[in-house]
Amino acid sequence: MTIYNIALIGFGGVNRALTELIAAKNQLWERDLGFRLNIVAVSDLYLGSVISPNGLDAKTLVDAKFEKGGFGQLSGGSAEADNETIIKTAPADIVVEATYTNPKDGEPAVSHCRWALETGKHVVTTNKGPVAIAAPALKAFAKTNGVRFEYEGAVMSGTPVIRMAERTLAGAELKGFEGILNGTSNFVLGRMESGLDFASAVKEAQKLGYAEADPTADVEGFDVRLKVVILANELLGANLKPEDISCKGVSGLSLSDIEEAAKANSRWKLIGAAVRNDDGSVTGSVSPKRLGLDHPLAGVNGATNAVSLDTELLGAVTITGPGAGRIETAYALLSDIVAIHSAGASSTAKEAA
Ligand SMILES: NC(=O)C1=CN([C@@H]2O[C@H](COP(=O)(O)OP(=O)(O)OC[C@H]3O[C@@H](n4cnc5c(N)ncnc54)[C@H](O)[C@@H]3O)[C@@H](O)[C@H]2O)C=CC1
Ligand SMILES: N[C@@H](CC=O)C(=O)O
Repeated sequence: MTIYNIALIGFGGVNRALTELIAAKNQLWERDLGFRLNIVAVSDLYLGSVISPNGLDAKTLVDAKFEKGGFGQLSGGSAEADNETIIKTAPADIVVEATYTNPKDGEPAVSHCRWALETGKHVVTTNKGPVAIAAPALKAFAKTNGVRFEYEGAVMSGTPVIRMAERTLAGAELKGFEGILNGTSNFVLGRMESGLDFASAVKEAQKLGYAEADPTADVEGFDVRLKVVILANELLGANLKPEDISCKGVSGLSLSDIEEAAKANSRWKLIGAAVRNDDGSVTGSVSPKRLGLDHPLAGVNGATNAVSLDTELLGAVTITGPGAGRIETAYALLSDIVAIHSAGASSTAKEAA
């Protein structure tokens, strides 16, 4: 049985949910997946940081109601979030990056990932910034250092779109994709269809853990733009940057726009898409579209996402599932660790008797 020591960077909704899963399911994972997870460090801008080489008890971490700087009360803790020291010196096999997504330059998460990879630690992340903005450089660091950079949760939360398209659809010849790639805006549009105003619907999405720290990213389309870049670069071999993608969000849609669409048997959806052009270049876009009720994406509701992959050999293949949510996204991190484990990375982890 393998034990992976992990360091959590960011202790908000997603990494807390992973900690809850560790507390509840480590034994099950040991039996079914062949490994268990041991949290040896945590660093969070608000709570501070802590290193515990023998491991922190996951249930205690979840149950404790830490205040600002609260990790300072723990043995090996500090009220400051010293991410660089934690990432470089904690005895971790895997760094779990779940700080906020910075849609402009991906920092400080890009540096968090780089420090981890440079010091020989695998990285699993749900943070879209480093993946959309610095994936080629981070993959190169990973390769040089013999570790892995995994990010399934960066698009569609725990729903396995990246690995599924890359591995299971290899050879199907992807020509493009279109999808609903933001849980918050889809949830907000649905709540507006029930008559709720825009601001109250956004507040609900925040409470449910779907929204970004700054929900502007969700409703103005910036979050979907990062996801389109990630899918286009990863699956269509493009080399797009966020600024290459035209981007309009849902904040301009009023309750009367929504009602008018309903009267015409249609619904507004925020659609992220990319297509390979005849000259081989790839064009991406993000914008609200009014879809007839018979459109396959029109029935995708709430924080559920869906992406329709247009392939040469199979035609359209649509993947649907949760696009946001704390536990759902923590599952993506687990799936990344399973991928690392399956790739035989257990040589870097402690083998327990
Ligand atoms: N919540 C969701 O449904 C999904 C979230 N994601 C991404 O996962 C990441 C985490 O999401 P949540 O946990 O929901 O966000 P959150 O806002 O609940 O938590 C982020 C945590 O990171 C901490 N933080 C911010 N800057 C930091 C820094 N420089 N150093 C250390 N800690 C820092 C904050 O104090 C906060 O506790 C984000 O990048 C988000 O875009 C991806 C897919 C779905
Ligand atoms: N805020 C995002 C979270 C997942 O990426 C969303 O609502 O989809």
